[in-house]
Amino acid sequence: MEFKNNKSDFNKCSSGFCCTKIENLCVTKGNQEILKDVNLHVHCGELTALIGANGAGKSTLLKAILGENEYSGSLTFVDGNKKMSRRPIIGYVPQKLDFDYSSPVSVLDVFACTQSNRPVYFSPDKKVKDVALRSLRKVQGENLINKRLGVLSGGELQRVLLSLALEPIPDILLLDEPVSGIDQNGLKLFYSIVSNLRENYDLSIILVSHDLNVVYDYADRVAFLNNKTIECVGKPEEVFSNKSVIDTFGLELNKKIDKIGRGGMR
Ligand SMILES: Nc1ncnc2c1ncn2[C@@H]1O[C@H](COP(=O)(O)OP(=O)(O)OP(=O)(O)O)[C@@H](O)[C@H]1O
Repeated sequence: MEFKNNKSDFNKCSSGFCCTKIENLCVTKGNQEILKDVNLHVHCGELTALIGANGAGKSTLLKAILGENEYSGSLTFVDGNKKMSRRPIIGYVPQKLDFDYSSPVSVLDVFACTQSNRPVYFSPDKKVKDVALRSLRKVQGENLINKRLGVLSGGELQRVLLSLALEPIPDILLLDEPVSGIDQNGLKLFYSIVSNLRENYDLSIILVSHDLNVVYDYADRVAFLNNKTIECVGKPEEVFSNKSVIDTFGLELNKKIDKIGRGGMR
């Protein structure tokens, strides 16, 4: 397990290929310091779950990565193969989308808006439709292309948002509580798709979730945000055994540890 500000791992990317490096990231709002010296490497082909108490700063960190929050420090995508660094291409799936459920806008219309400057009231050209179908196929959602957004189930809508986040394939995919309030089948389908995408496209993924079962089942690594910074990073079973993590999540985590067996599992 890596501990706070441990930089021993900093020049080492997964398999030597690529990763997104967050280094000494700080966010201040007004005169309130919200994040301080956040250091985290998100490796390609890995899902890193970001956990922390309410108000710990998880959304603030995602918004900083998205460029919506001003920050100091650096955010770099390092391609070990090409021996180059640049700003990462970011895909983002929010917790929910606020829109008018009676709107006539279809899934294809949303793709048309994001893929072309042509007004949506003209039929989208074939190229846009091909991109939409290709992207929806990745989330088992080809059948949704002509549906109105307002008639989609919660799980279908989140898969559509995931497909939009995959066009183009990002260097880093941010998932902010992407399936909260969605039934177990929808949740399992969503995360099995995410797991496959991670492998097939060698994606770096950051998942914010309060659901420790999801974190345990799907995360390769867990980063615990506490006291404005990343306090520890490691495999789920390592982080779940950390005293500070147990103090934060208490009973919920103890139940989880009892279920999976104390002292190392998987
Ligand atoms: N615009 C803002 N101005 C001042 N303080 C803010 C602002 N936005 C967020 N904060 C504060 O920053 C802290 C972190 O908030 P944030 O929403 O990032 O936490 P979180 O870990 O995502 O919480 P939750 O799990 O409840 O969603 C909170 O104390 C919040 O009140």
